[in-house]
Amino acid sequence: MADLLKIRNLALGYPGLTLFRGLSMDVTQGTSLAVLGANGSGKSTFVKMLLNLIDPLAGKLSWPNGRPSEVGYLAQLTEFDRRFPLRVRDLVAMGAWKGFGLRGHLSAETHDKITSALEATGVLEIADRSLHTLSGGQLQRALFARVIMQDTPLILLDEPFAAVDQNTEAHLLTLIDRWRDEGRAVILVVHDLSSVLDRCDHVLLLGGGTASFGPVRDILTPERLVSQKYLSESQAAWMFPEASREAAHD
Ligand SMILES: Nc1ncnc2c1ncn2[C@@H]1O[C@H](COP(=O)(O)OP(=O)(O)OP(=O)(O)O)[C@@H](O)[C@H]1O
Repeated sequence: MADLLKIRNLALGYPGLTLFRGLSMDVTQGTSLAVLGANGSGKSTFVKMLLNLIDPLAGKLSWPNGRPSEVGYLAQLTEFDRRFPLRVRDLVAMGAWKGFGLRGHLSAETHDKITSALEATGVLEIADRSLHTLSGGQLQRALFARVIMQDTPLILLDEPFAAVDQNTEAHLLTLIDRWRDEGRAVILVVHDLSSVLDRCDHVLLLGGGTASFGPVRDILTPERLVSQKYLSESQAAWMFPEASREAAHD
């Protein structure tokens, strides 16, 4: 699979605040990347850069196939105002603005795609409900359906499982697998050391003034999680008891 995005020698931050420097990594089609870090480590800043909302302090981003005209983006659920007077079906249709005709009409093909997206995310039966009547999990499913309609090569999900139950998480993870199989690149911001990380190909760990990128098992070592201020020494000893026993033997 080809590289969608190449990042070289990146420094990210704000005037007077460098979050990290020296990050080089590739985002490849058909892979998933988790972005993990403690509060304030720069996860949202990294997302904003990918959305072209802020510039890097230094370094270069290059898009070998051209910058996608649109990025499939799912903001944190808490940022979504569900009082907006919309039905589930309308929210999902908003992802298909490219399929709107000159007079704002949807083609029959786009209608079919909306139905498939509602079905794939498990919200077809509640397609005519207003957003304000939905649970957090139902709303997140509808927002995933909107991302399906956006049909983009790069998908950015900001803490997609923060407010959903285990069943919904398991269902939505199968959609992420599907996007990966379709050759899209999926980037997920995650807050916890959860099993979601096992489903990702790579992780970008931010914190302690550093950014580490690589395969999940290589990066998420107790030593690195401590040095990058994600865990304290005692949290790491509790979460990785075997590693701390081995260290005591050495
Ligand atoms: N516009 C801004 N100007 C200056 N500093 C900022 C700005 N936005 C964020 N910051 C600072 O940059 C740092 C990283 O913020 P960011 O929101 O990217 O972290 P995060 O990892 O997403 O945190 P959280 O997990 O709490 O959402 C923080 O110290 C924050 O205060």
